[in-house]
Amino acid sequence: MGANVATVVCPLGPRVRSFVGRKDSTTPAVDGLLPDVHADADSLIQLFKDKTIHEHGLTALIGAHTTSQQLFVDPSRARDPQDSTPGVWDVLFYNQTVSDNVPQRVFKLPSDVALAAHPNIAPEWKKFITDPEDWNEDYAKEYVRLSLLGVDNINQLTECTKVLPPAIKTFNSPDSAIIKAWLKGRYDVLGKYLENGDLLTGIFALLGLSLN
Ligand code: HEM
Ligand SMILES: [Ca+2]
Repeated sequence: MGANVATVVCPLGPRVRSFVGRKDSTTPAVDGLLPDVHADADSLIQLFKDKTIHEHGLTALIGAHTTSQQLFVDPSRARDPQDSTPGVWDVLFYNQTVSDNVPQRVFKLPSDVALAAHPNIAPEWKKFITDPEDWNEDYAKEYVRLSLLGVDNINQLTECTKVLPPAIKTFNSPDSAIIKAWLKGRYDVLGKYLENGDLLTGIFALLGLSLN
């Protein structure tokens, strides 16, 4: 539910059908189960297929990296984003992952690059670049599947989609000039504020910085 609220309050993010009542475990998951960022596309595809998520669904889900800012793949570039707009749920991630011309700070995950080039993924990937509505719809459908994997008490869940906040369907960033400068590699300190969703124009002034 928390993830679905976060998705819909992200500008341009979809409303995802949300079910509550899953029995959570008090035992933490064992380490090492997350997909490997250096794995080849075939093994990543198989990993998701084994969990009923096929190429089309994986292509849609991986678009969540439109909002991510890596920390651990290259710690020397902590908080570098996977597209130029980590605060916005747009299709720029699909475009920039396959583009040779991206701002310095955009950090392409090797797994995303590998998946985008896979013959069973590439056509879908290209379609999402030009069709944000199609992507949002496919993402929302596939996320329901992802979110219910391994849930034993599936028939005891309650649908709570209607309590989600409304979707934000248009967005103009008041911070775009500052973000543009940050993407060129300047103002390292701003990465963490961007990650927090802070208004950078205000932070910028508070830190005594100026655009020049
Ligand atoms: C092939 C499968 C995937 C791989 C290899 C992968 C890899 C990664 C990596 C390496 C990071 C950055 C971690 C760090 O250094 O901080 C990341 C972040 C993230 N990924 Fe994925 N990912 C995959 C699939 C997904 C899927 C299916 C979703 C959601 C539907 C997703 C959502 C996210 C989000 C939201 C973040 C940001 C997390 C944060 O900032 O705390 N990823 N992913
Ligand atoms: Ca984005």
